[in-house]
Amino acid sequence: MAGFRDREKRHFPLTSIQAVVDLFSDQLEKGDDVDLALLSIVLGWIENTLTVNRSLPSNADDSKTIAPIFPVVQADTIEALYAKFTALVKSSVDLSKFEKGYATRELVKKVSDVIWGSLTRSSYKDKAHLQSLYSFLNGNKLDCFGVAFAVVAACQVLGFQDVRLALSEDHAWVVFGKEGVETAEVTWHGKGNEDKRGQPITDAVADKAWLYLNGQPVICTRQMEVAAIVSSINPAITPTIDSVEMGSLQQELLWMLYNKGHLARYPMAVGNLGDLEEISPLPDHPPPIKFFQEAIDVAIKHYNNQHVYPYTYLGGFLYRKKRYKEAIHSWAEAASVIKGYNYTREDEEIYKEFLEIASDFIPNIVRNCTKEEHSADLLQDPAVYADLLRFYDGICEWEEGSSTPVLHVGWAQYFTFSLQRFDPQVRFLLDIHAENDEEDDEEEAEKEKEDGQSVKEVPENMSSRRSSLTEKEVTGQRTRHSRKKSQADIR
Ligand SMILES: FC(F)c1nnc(N2CCN(c3ncnc4sc(CC(F)(F)F)cc34)CC2)s1
Repeated sequence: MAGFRDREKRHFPLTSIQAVVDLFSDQLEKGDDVDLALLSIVLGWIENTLTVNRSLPSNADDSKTIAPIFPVVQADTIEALYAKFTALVKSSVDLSKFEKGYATRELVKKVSDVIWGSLTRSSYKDKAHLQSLYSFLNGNKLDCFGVAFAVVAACQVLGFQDVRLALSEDHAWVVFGKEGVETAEVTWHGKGNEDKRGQPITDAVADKAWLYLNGQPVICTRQMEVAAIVSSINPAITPTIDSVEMGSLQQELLWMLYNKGHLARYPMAVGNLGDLEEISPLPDHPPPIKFFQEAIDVAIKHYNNQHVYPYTYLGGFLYRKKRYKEAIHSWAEAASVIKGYNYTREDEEIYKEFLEIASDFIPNIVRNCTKEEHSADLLQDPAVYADLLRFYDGICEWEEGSSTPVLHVGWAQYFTFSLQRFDPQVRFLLDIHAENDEEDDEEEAEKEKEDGQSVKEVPENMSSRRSSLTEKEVTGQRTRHSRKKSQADIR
């Protein structure tokens, strides 16, 4: 059962990273009864202590690094916050109005309203460290992930074990009901979009929509909900300085969850662990690339290969390691996933991902590859040229059939800049294929004429849209600051 009882209390005071890992490990053994509110409050309190308003100690002698400090977590601090959360939830929802057993849409909406109604009005949405129940209880602030998680934790407090967190690569909602197939929006998404709280995510909404992963979101078990709050840890003290203690806590917790098999259907969490292993490899741990490849395997095996981030995690890693040919191959794979989607205005995050690859990473590669031994012949390699064409073609296909244009003239400049750098010999190989194809086409045209079939029409909307972007829009998109690939993404 839930609650701050002896089983929980005996871990306190928490005086080290290992003590926190032990608390989480013991909680995970409770199965569905793992106490989401308790764990989120503990993580939020530690993160707040280690990253928010952490003025460097006056005695900090910059010739030595500051000795790591782990803040002691006292039982009564956590217990008071926990009691505040359970009291708020239980006093705001009159359970007599709801059937015992499975949650209903009305119940889920009511709980979402209680969380929503407690938030401050001030616009803070894209700040850091607003993902935990500590932030909710101590500052009445939550980001969009935090609201969805708080709804699930509140439903657990009310005894509705069927309400579970559903996660895409840039949004969160809940599933509930006897079969766990009912869905409901419980939070907002992005900027300037009306929230759709209480509404179901229908097939019409989810089909070919990246925001809902085309019906292939991560549906969390209780243990995966713990993995989600661990993934949402943000060790950043400033945009350029991370708390070493917070980063190691996140890495140890993810590693423990990984070893218990709780990341087996959670590609992004596996990718997060890969990132942390790259930053500080732990002894006897596999190399980072293994995690990125595993995330791809999980997405292929369990999510019909509809997730993009596993390929951009791997591409980013290979790029940092100057394994440029393999990086371009991963990005071509990412584009092959996104081409099956229709672009909408709510897909900003993945748009920025592809724009950074096309405008920054690939141009840097074609400029500098000759200086790297792995990639000295990159510009003579037809396989790389083919991957590059596949990358650009995937983005073009992504735009086709979409309500909103993806490409602007800047993209064409990035494409041509990169393609022109390749050796004519490589491009000549394409001519050979083209000639062969041409002969085939001529035969086909002859056949069509006999059959009287019409020739394929170019969709009219393709031409008109391109000119619609003003110079401002083009330069606006081009000056986007590259997003720091921190945990802020999940925030
Ligand atoms: F493109 C790769 F290089 C990436 N590097 N970091 C990436 N992040 C960092 C972590 N991250 C995540 N990691 C675990 N779980 C989740 S659930 C979610 C969507 C939302 F926040 F719930 F709305 C995001 C996310 C978002 C994607 S992708």
